Amino acid sequence: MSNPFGTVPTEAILEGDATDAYFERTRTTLETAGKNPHVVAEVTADQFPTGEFDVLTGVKDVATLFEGRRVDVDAMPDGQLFDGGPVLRIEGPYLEFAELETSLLGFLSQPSGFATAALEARRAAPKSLVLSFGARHVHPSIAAVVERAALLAGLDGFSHVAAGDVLGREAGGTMPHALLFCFGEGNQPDAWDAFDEAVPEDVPRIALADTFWDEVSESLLAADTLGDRLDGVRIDTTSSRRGDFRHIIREVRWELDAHGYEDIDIFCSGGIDPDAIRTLRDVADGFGVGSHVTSAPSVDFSLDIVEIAGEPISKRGKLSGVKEVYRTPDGGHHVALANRDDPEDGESLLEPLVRDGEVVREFDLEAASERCLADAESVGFRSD
Ligand SMILES: O=P(O)(O)OC[C@H]1C[C@H](OP(=O)(O)OP(=O)(O)O)[C@H](O)[C@@H]1O
Repeated sequence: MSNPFGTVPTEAILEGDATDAYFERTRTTLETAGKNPHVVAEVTADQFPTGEFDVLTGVKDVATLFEGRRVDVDAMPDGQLFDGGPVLRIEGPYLEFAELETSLLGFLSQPSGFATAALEARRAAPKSLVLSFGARHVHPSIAAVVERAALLAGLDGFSHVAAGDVLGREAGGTMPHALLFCFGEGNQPDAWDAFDEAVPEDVPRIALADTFWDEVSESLLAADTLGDRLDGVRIDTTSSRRGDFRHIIREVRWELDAHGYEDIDIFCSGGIDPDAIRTLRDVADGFGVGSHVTSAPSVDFSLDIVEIAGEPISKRGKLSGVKEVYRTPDGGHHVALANRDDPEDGESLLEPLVRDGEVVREFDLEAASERCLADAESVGFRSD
């Protein structure tokens, strides 16, 4: 079978078949009526700046989607924080891109939600190790989308191997409870020893220390077992036993130190969200974040025609006319009609992405991540 998991193939996305049926009917109708007006359409989440910022990502996929279409596209850079006004603008004959609307919005909405949630985790503990562990919560075909969004938002790494192949980055992690089960209760030291024997030297030795017994008992046993070969312990206490998780982690830290294991780090996972990170960041050294990122709401983007044949147009509730989003000298954002040449307007955030079907932008994930983190700082993104 060419498509055993029944996912929408790449060809369908590129050819415009990954679309809502009514766009095909719109094409049929407009072609029959001999209409194909020159339009400007804008992708927007909020019409006016809200002061609540999200992270834009997915721009590279949109560029790929529009390559070869006789339109011009401008967009904010990948990793840009935004809180209102258009993040992307398309100009050209409407039927050049009508069916692409569905995929265009999908490429931006869900990944931008992932990246925004990952940035919340990043900003909760800027100095801690924070890894993306949520691939198990999404359809495997989009695991690389999750992990890329996590890296864009400044997370330090991720767990999904195939995503790493796509992104050109090594996946990482610790060890699953399944490994401890396979050695059995009472044989945790054998499991940790076997792991240390078997895996490559460059893999951190982080022993999962919460499977059968108390977190303190297993952490000390792991330290006694591996000694200076142990880099850290992972505490993933199941919710039914979690109680005062901060106290548990402080106790583990206390007892490791009391027994001479000051250099052994403590890594927390399991339902970890930004609030948990803020609560634990002074007693734990690193975090694995999963469902906080993968269950993030998609950013509710819509595509609206705002000009037809040079005349402003909009539906009720939306703003007509071609707009720009400017970063004002105070770091805020300002939405205004484009081409006003008002010196008050500041720096325009939408830049050329596609010109007459040719992609005119390079994409660099590191640079996008630096932009994202710098923007987060300048707008005070959800800092505690
Ligand atoms: O989605 P989150 O709740 O933030 O957590 C994702 C973490 C927690 C989970 O632990 P388990 O479910 O115990 O799985 P395992 O036994 O494989 O560690 C697994 O280790 C993932 O990496």
